[in-house]
Amino acid sequence: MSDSTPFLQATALNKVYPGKHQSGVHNINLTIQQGKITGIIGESGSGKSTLLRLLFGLLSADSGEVRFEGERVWGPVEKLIPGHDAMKMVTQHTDDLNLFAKVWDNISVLLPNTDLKTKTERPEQVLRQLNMFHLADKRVADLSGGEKQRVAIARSLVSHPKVLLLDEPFNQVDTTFRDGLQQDIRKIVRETGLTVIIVSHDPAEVLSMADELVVIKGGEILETGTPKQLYNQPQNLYTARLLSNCNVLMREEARALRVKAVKEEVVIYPEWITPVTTGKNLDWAVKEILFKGSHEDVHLEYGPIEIHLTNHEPGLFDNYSHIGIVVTKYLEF
Ligand SMILES: Nc1ncnc2c1ncn2[C@@H]1O[C@H](COP(=O)(O)OP(=O)(O)OP(=O)(O)O)[C@@H](O)[C@H]1O
Repeated sequence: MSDSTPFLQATALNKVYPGKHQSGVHNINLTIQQGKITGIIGESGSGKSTLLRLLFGLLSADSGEVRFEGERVWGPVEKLIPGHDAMKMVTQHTDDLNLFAKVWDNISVLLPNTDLKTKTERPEQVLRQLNMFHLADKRVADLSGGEKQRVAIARSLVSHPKVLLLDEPFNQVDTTFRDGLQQDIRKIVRETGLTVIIVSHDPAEVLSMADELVVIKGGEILETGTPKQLYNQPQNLYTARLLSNCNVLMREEARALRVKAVKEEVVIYPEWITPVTTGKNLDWAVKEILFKGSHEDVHLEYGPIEIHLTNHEPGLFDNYSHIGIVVTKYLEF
């Protein structure tokens, strides 16, 4: 592979499932950067898993191609055993774990008996990387869902893959556990140069984890960028909606918030609206306050217009009171 060869690249990739017109993916052109975490996001049915499976060689494309380090990745139509040797995939299902064996054995079983040094050292290394060496002697059946998911990831990493593909891997895992696992994966990426591709429809997951995001809609790539770029300056309403539980108003409605937009639709993230409790123009009725610990999600009403904002000073005002608002930023589409 020369220096200019793309690491993992999809070119003009098409896949339509038999009998389904709009399904699958269409004309995907994508380059995955080595040593980075790429997040693929999109609404349900947008083609995220299909793309991941095509990149891995679990599916054969109708046309177009995937190349890994310059070599063609073949799908099941061309290759007897689907999947690529240098890649590993983890999904939310941890079915291939042996529940009645110890964590250690679930991992070491994947290493050849011909190299006993590696067989004894590598499982420990991987378990330590994932902060679970203390669980080595436990039976998998006795672990929590999140811990089982860690074992699945440890198994996928034991053979030093170059690419780790994660398909909604944290769905079954609670938030605290998820944050820890995300941090550990980021650390492994930094330390080992592993390339990770993660599919998700959870914005919190991809925004904090990915270096690069790919937004998919209806089987096509809509836009790409860093999480910060796509969050702050999305080129499409679809992207804004995916990444934020945002307020979407028509231009005329936005005037009630003193926003003078030119384009038809206006997007205002809840944190771009500041509540005001003194002065004139306390026009907005507080309909509901949802306490979120560090902040409140406040639902407001002004005539037929409903919005919600993030209040970082819980207790500043009560339900059914009237407040004013200041919009600090908005997007137009
Ligand atoms: N094996 C299959 N046979 C027929 N149609 C399929 C198959 N797998 C996926 N599809 C269809 O292809 C489209 C894309 O599906 P895909 O699973 O890739 O989307 P996704 O974005 O991963 O969705 P989700 O977030 O719900 O998992 C959908 O319309 C889906 O119904």
